[in-house]
Amino acid sequence: MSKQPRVLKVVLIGDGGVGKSSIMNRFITGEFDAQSYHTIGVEFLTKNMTVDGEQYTLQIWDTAGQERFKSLRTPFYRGADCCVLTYAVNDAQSFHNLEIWKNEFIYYADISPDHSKKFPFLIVGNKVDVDSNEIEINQTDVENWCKNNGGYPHIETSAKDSTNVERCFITAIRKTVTMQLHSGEASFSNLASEMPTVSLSTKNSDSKNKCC
Ligand SMILES: Nc1nc2c(ncn2[C@@H]2O[C@H](COP(=O)(O)OP(=O)(O)OP(=O)(O)O)[C@@H](O)[C@H]2O)c(=O)[nH]1
Repeated sequence: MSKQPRVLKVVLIGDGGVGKSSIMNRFITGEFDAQSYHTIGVEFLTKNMTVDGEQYTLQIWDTAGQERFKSLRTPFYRGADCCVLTYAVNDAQSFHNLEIWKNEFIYYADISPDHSKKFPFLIVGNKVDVDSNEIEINQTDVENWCKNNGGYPHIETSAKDSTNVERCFITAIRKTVTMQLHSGEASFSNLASEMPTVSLSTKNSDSKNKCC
C-alpha cells in the first residue's frame, strides 16, 4: 500500500500588494496576472509535490494583506505548519512591517512562546524583476533581520518571471520538516482540530477554494 502524502499547511502573509496571490498562482497554475485584484479574506490552493523522496500535499493559504481584512484572515492561521512572511523588494515599508506580521501570526496561530522561536518562518522578497533603481531594500538589512530572528531562510522571488517561486515552496517544506524533527513536534499548533474544515483533494488536479 502506498504511503499517503503528508499534508502541510503553509500560510502566506504580508502587506497588501506585495504579490502573495501572484506567487501562489504562479506556483500552482504557472500563470501571472498583471491586474491581480486584492484578496478579500483568504483563498487556498493545493499541490502535490515530492521533495527529498517524500510526498507532500502542500496546502497554500493566501491571505488578504489589507488591514481592513484582518478579522477575516487571522482565524486561518491556526494549524499552520509554516508561515511565509512576504515583502516586495521595491517597497521598504513592506519589509519593515514583517515584525508586525510575525507577531500577528504568532498571536492568532496560538503558538506558545516556547515554540515561536522554533516555528518555521520563511522570508520572501518578491518583485525582484523590477529595475534596480526601484529596489528599496538593502540585502544586508534583510539578512541581519533574519539572523537576529534565529536564522530564517530568505529567498527573493518574482511571480512575474517565475524566479525562485518553486524554490520558495521547496524551502518551506524542507524548513518545516527540519524544524519539526528537531523540536520533536508533529505540528507546532495543538489547535489544528479547531481549524475551519476544508476538504482536500489528493488527486493530481489542484483545487482552488475561496473561504470568505
Ligand atoms: N513586477 C512584479 N509585479 C508583481 C509581482 N507579483 C505581483 N505583482 C503585481 O503586484 C500587484 C499585487 O499583486 P497581488 O498578488 O495581488 O498582491 P497580494 O500580496 O496578494 O495583495 P493582497 O491580496 O491585497 O494582500 C499586482 O498588480 C501584481 O500583478 C512580481 O513578482 N513582479
